[in-house]
Amino acid sequence: MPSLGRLHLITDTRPGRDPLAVLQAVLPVARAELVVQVRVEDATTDREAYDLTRRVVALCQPYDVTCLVNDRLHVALAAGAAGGHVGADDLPVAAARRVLGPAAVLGATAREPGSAVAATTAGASYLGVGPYRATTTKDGLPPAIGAAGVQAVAGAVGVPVIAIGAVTAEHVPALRAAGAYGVAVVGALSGATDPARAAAALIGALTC
Ligand SMILES: Cc1ncc(COP(=O)(O)OP(=O)(O)O)c(N)n1
Ligand SMILES: Cc1nc(C(=O)O)sc1CCOP(=O)(O)O
Ligand SMILES: [Mg+2]
Repeated sequence: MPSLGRLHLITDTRPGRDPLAVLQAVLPVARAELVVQVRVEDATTDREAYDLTRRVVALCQPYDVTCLVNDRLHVALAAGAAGGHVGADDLPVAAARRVLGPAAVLGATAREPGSAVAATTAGASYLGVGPYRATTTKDGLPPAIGAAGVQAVAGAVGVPVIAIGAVTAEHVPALRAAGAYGVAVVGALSGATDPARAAAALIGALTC
């Protein structure tokens, strides 16, 4: 299994966004510390998700950057991604592991220690833990868990914890102190005036 990068860029495929342009700006800055998670809107077809993932895999390959696919594990396998990420509405972690195989990277969402331990026992290689703060990027999330919530999960498991939810570089020191290995972001990169600069700030905070 490849070592896991600390900065997870989740693609922003909302109307008006350009996830490939953001990725092309971030790749030379973040390099092997980057993980890209292809996440598409529910209405996106599998064909569109596959085409996007193929393009992301091709962009990541020269930088040795890991590409994962959110939810759609068949797209991950078909497009040659390194693995996937599942949450409560997706395949169970053990089933996802069976689909992807033992060598794949498999992320699972966990919001508290009990489900976190269960996910790692079932085969998760890392956990996405949040929402750290309230975010406008995704609807229907439970209340923010803050640094204390991240710390509770990180203290209960032995796999890397990736904090998510309105995270920017300024939050990274507190998250690392809480035991987070890395962070996953949409808006901090997709919404940045200068995504390369924002990535540099995140990488600097994650690796100092
Ligand atoms: C790193 C990371 N953490 C959490 C999530 C959320 O996954 P999920 O709960 O399945 O929600 P959707 O992203 O599918 O809407 C994630 N994608 N990545
Ligand atoms: C996709 C997603 N999942 C979350 C969770 O807590 O499960 S928060 C989130 C959105 C993250 O985007 P931003 O960095 O712009 O807040
Ligand atoms: Mg999901």
